[in-house]
Amino acid sequence: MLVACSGGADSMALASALAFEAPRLGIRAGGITVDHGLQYGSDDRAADVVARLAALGLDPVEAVAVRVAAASDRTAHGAPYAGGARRVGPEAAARDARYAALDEAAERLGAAAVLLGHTRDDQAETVLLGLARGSGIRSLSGMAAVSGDSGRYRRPFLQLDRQTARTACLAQSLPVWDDPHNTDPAYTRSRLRHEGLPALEKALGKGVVEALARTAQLSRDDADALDAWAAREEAAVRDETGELDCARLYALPAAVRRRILRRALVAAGAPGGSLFARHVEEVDRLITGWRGQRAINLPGKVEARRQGGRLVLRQG
Ligand SMILES: Nc1ncnc2c1ncn2[C@@H]1O[C@H](COP(=O)(O)OP(=O)(O)OP(=O)(O)O)[C@@H](O)[C@H]1O
Repeated sequence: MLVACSGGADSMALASALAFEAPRLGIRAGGITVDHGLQYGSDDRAADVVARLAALGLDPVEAVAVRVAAASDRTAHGAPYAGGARRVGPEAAARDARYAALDEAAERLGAAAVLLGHTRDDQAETVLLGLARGSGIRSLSGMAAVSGDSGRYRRPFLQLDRQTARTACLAQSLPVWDDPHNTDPAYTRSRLRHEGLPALEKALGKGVVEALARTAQLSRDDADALDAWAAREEAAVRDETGELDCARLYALPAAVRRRILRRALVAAGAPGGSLFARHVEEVDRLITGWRGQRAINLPGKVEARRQGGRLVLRQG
């Protein structure tokens, strides 16, 4: 088992918990820190984190250097920018590079799981970011406790508050490194952490972080149920030629219908990361508000049009 450690309080507390538990559970435990190379001296800091992880008794311990794609060649899918696709910000580019490096390390070292130090506070922030996107309950469901290929990524601190992780480090005299990005108001998440959530707590009371984290779990359960419903209906709304039948789609609840439409658009070639709720809603109006609209152009050069009671999706 590997712990992914930035050197921050959350993942240092996690590293120390793993180092404590692993020998008792009879599992081999190591640590990885990723050097994004975005700040001067980041290599020295990574070496420092490696030394701290080794001092906890973790083995193997590695620093992995990555190259974060420049703004001009980033897209939402990590593919070279070729026009049309959504460009991503620096936070997302660093995250993509980090997960690629963690995947590679897990494969190379034969790790069964990679532990991440996300806390309940991170979860609350993720829910608020999803809420502000306005794209439905899937984006309110935050981070899963288990995710990635074959459940590789685990977040054992998802129910724990950030302050407890910090207190654990203090109690064990573990030195921690505070990422300056976490307090840089240029970053959306940082503004949310330092301005948005404190303002919400002031207005709504202290329990708001816990309530947002609970919202994540409830939304995840609801979203999973609706996804399963949509998957079951998928075959039934297609005619004998495999095209989507508008009357059958119309009869379904909107939440189920929009899920089917989204999946069909992605299957037709629209990149998931560029397909927003408003795109799906526009296609949905071909079903629910039909008044002879023209074909709709969508990301990935996908075209949706209604023809003879069928919804025809084609990539041009
Ligand atoms: N540079 C890194 N190298 C290895 N793992 C990382 C790195 N950055 C983040 N992680 C992993 O991803 C988790 C979430 O990181 P994020 O930066 O979102 O949160 P954070 O609040 O800064 O966490 P931390 O206090 O542990 O740095 C971390 O707890 C850690 O497990």
